[in-house]
Amino acid sequence: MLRVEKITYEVKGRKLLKDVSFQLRKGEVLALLGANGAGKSSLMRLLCGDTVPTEGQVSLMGKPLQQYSPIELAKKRAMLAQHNNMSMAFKVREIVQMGRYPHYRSVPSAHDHEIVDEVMDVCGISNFADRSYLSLSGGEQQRVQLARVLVQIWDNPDSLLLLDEPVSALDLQFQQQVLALTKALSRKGLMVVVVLHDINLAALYSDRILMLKNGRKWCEGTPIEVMEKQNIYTVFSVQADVSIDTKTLQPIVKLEELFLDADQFNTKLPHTAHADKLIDGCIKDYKSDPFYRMDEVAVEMGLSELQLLKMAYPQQISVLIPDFGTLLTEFVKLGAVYSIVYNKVGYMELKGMYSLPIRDQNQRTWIVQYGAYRMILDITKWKVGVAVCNEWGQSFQFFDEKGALLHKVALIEGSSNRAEFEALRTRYKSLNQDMLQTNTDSSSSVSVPSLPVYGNRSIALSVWKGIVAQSFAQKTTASCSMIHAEGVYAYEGRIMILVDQGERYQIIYPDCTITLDRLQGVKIVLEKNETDTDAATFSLYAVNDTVALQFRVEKKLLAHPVCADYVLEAQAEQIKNSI
Ligand SMILES: Nc1ncnc2c1ncn2[C@@H]1O[C@H](COP(=O)(O)OP(=O)(O)OP(=O)(O)O)[C@@H](O)[C@H]1O
Repeated sequence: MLRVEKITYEVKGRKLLKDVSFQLRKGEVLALLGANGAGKSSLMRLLCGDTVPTEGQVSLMGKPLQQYSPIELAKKRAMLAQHNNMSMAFKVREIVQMGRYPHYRSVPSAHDHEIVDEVMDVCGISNFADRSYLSLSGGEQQRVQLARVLVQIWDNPDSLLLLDEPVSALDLQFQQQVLALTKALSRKGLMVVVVLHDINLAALYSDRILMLKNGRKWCEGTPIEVMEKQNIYTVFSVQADVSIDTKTLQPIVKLEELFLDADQFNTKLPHTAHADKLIDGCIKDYKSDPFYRMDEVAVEMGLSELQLLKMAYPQQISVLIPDFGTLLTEFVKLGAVYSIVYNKVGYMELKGMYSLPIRDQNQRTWIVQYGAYRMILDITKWKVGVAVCNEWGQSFQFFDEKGALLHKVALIEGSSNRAEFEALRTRYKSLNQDMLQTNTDSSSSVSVPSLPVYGNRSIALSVWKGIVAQSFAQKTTASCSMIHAEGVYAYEGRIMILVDQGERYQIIYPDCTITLDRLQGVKIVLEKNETDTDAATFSLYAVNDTVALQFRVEKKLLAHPVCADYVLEAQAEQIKNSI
């Protein structure tokens, strides 16, 4: 065991490390994370015994490092330093062999040669064993240095392996290879401490993570315990989103893009209007990236979605006369079309034909039925309607008084009646094309009182995904309702395909695709439905506590052992949260 007790390390009156304690057991990998200058390399040198703490103690296998003789220590611990400068033209094999020096007096044994060969092979450097080290690329040199360190403790299962940024120069394949190798060695008994800057690699390959901030231990625990937005912000001063990979159940950190305006720090380059550049950039991204959401770009730019559409496609949109009730009855002529609704967690695309709409009993909403799905539309909320013909195709789009998109009807190449679209576009084109002045505050939403949620959103999300997956696997009927400011889109059927890309989750029915690409921060509630004894409802709440999607499954599905486990887990979370 490695035991670090209250170590402080001071250089020229400055404390580089302050009161750091932790332990490492045999078979464990500990990743050391922290900003530049946090003290990681200083700590590694203390763990290695190269430097001695000003206060506190480091002991290995119950014995303080200072009590080991240099040769004894060299057989028990090996360290790959962050920088390994070498100016002499040694051959690769000679350098690797240096790692065995503590094990022989003048001539290496057959056993030493065997280890050198084996490690060079594992590190992928056998091919250039006889080349000069100085002729190697940065990544190749780093692997040679790693091999030198590994041969030192290769045959000692009680040893400590210290790696300070071992993958900083490696390509993706070798980053994986080297970290997988160290993890595999730890499973044979070695203790490994590894300094990494890639937090996602740390999550994948370490058992525990210790984060340092300004020479102090900020936090320590399993990846899932410590990799939280708050810790990452405190330690690295960056905004990041943390989600849980549903396959590995390990956290994944996604950084938010940092935008810098060159006008703010470089006066030597000619000045360009920052706002114009930003808008141009956003519009370009929006036009080229199918996953870019118009509402998000609009918020970024302080515009409404309608204003953004007008700026992006000034020539390609025409404002419609606001007789939307009549226009809705005409959509039946368009043939098969996509009907698309967006909300805060994703969007739903239904493929079908609009029926002639009927009014509900209280005359407030229109119900449009087609096959298995039903749209309940409150078209009194449609304030501005436009016809759009751009590179994405042809569509009718309807916006609320704040310029937020409520409803979109898009033509399907080859299936929709394009001539009828053109006819409607011309017939309903307004004489006044200046109706696009809308309020930019597009925060319209359906608010509901806050409900109990699971303590851990990531667990709730994986429970919910598990149940959706079971519904798919068991081929049971599941209904999905997308709730939006405009009304409700409901679809019922059997899931045909599930696409789980973590952040982006798609439930694909025969005529309907629900894409959830804004799952960050959603709350998930399992609701008891007193009136419906056959079904259970899972509600997804967007971050602003508005219900965004409801997923109903047959109760018999929940009795399936896998789902029952999920539900128990979910309820346990809920109880934990309410205590
Ligand atoms: N011998 C020294 N004398 C004075 N200051 C030192 C000495 N060694 C390190 N420092 C300072 O101590 C701090 C911690 O350095 P250290 O190399 O441990 O950081 P680190 O966390 O490994 O950083 P990086 O991620 O940049 O490698 C830094 O501010 C560094 O400048």
